[in-house]
Amino acid sequence: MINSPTSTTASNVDPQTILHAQVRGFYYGKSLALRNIDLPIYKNQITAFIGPSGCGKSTLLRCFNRLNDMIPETRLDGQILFKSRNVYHPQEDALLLRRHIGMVFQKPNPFPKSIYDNVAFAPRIHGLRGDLDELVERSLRQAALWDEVKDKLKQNALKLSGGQQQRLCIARSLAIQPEVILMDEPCSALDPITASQIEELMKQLKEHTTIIIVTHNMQQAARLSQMTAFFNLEMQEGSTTGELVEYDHSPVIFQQPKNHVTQQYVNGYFG
Ligand SMILES: Nc1ncnc2c1ncn2[C@@H]1O[C@H](COP(=O)(O)OP(=O)(O)OP(=O)(O)O)[C@@H](O)[C@H]1O
Repeated sequence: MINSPTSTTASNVDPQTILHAQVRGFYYGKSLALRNIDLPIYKNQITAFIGPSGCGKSTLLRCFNRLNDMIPETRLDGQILFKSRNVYHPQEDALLLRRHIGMVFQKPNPFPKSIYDNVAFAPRIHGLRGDLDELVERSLRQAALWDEVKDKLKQNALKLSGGQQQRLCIARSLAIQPEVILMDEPCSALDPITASQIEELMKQLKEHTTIIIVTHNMQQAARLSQMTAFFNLEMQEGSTTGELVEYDHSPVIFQQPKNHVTQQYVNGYFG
């Protein structure tokens, strides 16, 4: 465990820790984007990451399934444990890891293929056996999209509305039955009605999936999540670095945070 004065690990939880970020530093080139993070993520809960722009929420999110590997000259000093295994160990397979830890982005990014082929894409790549039709239907049902698309599965996914595309992307990530889904502002490009559909969906998914969501919407974080991590920017040798300020049950963070900066942020008095 990293002994960090700025990290506050939640107490009074019956934790089944599925992921654990133990990050001394995360670098883009020479620039230190994150430091001193000690953050366990609990199974079958929704954990929200909140904090001002640039404090490293998305960076940390991308550490969990090593998506930062795609960005040149990035470096993690520390470890990310997934079910007690360090996913950054040189012998760990990042592609296999992403089968267990999926990702949904802010902007829906369906492939320019049919609805069916979007959902079937990852199972085919991973050589999953079984009835593909049944898997596609189940994934689309779980993503609350089946009824709207069941008669046009061969239609190009790019013809769907933004909200439908986002649910398709969720169905696509569900098709390989990930244990964790990372969501980077999944509702911010959607209208309020569609956003609330996605929120409902997340509540259902939590029954069998662990979700981490980055959001700038405090009401959404408070409504949805069981745990919330608040990050902030600290000045460090003339540049800013993201740090974990407070991590606790969401009602504590939103109603009685221990740190006055958290209080200012969640109440909108933050400049
Ligand atoms: N691909 C990249 N290359 C270099 N620096 C990056 C890259 N992505 C992010 N950064 C830097 O890392 C820091 C953290 O960025 P990050 O996007 O993780 O923050 P964030 O809290 O998610 O911000 P936002 O809420 O605006 O999305 C910022 O200083 C940012 O400029």
